[in-house]
Amino acid sequence: MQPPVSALHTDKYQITMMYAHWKNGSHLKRRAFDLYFRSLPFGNGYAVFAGLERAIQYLENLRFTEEDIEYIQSLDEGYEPEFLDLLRSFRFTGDVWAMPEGSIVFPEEPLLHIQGNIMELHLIETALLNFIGYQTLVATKAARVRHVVGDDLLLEFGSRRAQEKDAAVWGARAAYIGGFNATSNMLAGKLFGIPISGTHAHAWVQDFEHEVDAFRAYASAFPDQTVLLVDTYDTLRSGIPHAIQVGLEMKRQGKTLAGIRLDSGDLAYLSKQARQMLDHAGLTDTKIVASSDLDEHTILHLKTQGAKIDAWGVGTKLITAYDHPALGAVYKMVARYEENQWVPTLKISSNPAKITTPGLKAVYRIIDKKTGKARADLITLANEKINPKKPLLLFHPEQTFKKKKVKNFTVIPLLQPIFVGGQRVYSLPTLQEIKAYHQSQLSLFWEEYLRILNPEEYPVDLSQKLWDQKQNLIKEIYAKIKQEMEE
Ligand SMILES: Nc1ncnc2c1ncn2[C@@H]1O[C@H](COP(=O)(O)OP(=O)(O)OP(=O)(O)O)[C@@H](O)[C@H]1O
Ligand SMILES: O=P(O)(O)OC[C@H]1O[C@H](OP(=O)(O)OP(=O)(O)O)[C@H](O)[C@@H]1O
Ligand SMILES: O=C(O)c1cccnc1
Repeated sequence: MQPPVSALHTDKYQITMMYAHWKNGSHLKRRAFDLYFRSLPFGNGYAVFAGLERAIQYLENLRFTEEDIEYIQSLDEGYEPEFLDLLRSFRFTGDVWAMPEGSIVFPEEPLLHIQGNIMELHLIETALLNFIGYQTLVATKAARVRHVVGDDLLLEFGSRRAQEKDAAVWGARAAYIGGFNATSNMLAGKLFGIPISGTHAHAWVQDFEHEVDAFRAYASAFPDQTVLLVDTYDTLRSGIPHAIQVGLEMKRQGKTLAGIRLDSGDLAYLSKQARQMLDHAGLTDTKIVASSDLDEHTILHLKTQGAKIDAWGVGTKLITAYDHPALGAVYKMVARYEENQWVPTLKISSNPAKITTPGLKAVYRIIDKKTGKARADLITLANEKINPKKPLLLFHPEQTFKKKKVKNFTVIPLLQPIFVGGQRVYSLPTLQEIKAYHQSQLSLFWEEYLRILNPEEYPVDLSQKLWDQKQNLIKEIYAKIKQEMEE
């Protein structure tokens, strides 16, 4: 368990809106929000949802401390004492539905749906987007790396380059969900039970007069898990020969040199040479680890060049989501509770892709019974039933002439209840279960959606009823604007 996240981990405007609602007497009005993203990162065909556990911990422990209240008071913005008292007793009281962590998810579908009073719904926006946006990015990047390495060992080495501590620790967890085998971050190991792994640094070698003495000393400290970094001086002429010398000494003592690590130069050429030299010396069980600014693209190239690399250490480009540093997730109001019923609300934008989909919704994955593969995701009204015995007509929500009829299918509801009335009703899966769930979900998708370059676009469609509701609301809003202009 991490220390609780401060209630002040939010944007100022959330607090000012809370206050303004309170002043207006509207702070307890019930509203509903969806959290989703609009486009996929890294040109990938899907994203891996992560960050839910962090979000749950945050919501469960959300409190304003006395120091938080003093700080708000010190701003001298005229917050009345009764409002500060309200903050003193603040607890999250809402209802939350979410996709399970490790889910394969797509743009426009609600990852979280939250109902509660407007005051609490404003407060939590910033933190939820912060946690889920980042962790989903890293889990997705990790899944891309996993996709290109097959069954090779993947080690997360990013802590030193992460955007501060939380990113290192939660990024290590997200990478593990997305397919990494281990992390070098001790704290992530302790907090989440992720296997930890590591070699040694150049400084270890530099600290000795002779490279071979450094290797020997390290091997004697860790005879069962020695991985020697061979590029401090000259990989082929010094590092590998010295590692072999120590590996053979270990062999005579009944031990095995576990591996060598290459951290610079032409990793394809050097790994092929290293493999030959190790094999020639009889060290066939010694593995080759590579690191050095790796990502899915470099790794794929190294593989096509026939690199003899068994394990990959990936740091900077994974933990910083280097080529797509923000998911751009959004949190939008979709309904207001008025006179005992939910009224769908909409945000219009000049960019049609940014018009929100109004109302309370459910998300289903449509699985073809014959192939066992996913055909599409379908967003429906919350209370709409899909009859799997009847053919289902799916259509593209913008290019509506693109249609297909699906028969012989099953539907999987994707959103699970997490909180009811502020109480958690969801038991947190273990990290191993989340990782295994992610793996199992991949097998529901055709390879065309999973490849890392120019994947096919997976259909996320709206049901006819939801589509109609959205169009009608757009028309209504424009009619109202026109009428108001004319008045
Ligand atoms: N055979 C290869 N094909 C494609 N890319 C490679 C190959 N070998 C290494 N790379 C990548 O090329 C880049 C090499 O970077 P660069 O030349 O800056 O550093 P380096 O060789 O690691 O040396 P140093 O770390 O000492 O600067 C790294 O991103 C590495 O992953
Ligand atoms: O390259 P990354 O994917 O970020 O992986 C982590 C890097 O961190 C370490 O290097 P170090 O901090 O010693 O610096 P370096 O980059 O100069 O090797 C390690 O030797 C890797 O090169
Ligand atoms: O254990 C390693 O080899 C390691 C750990 C962090 C960063 N670079 C390398």
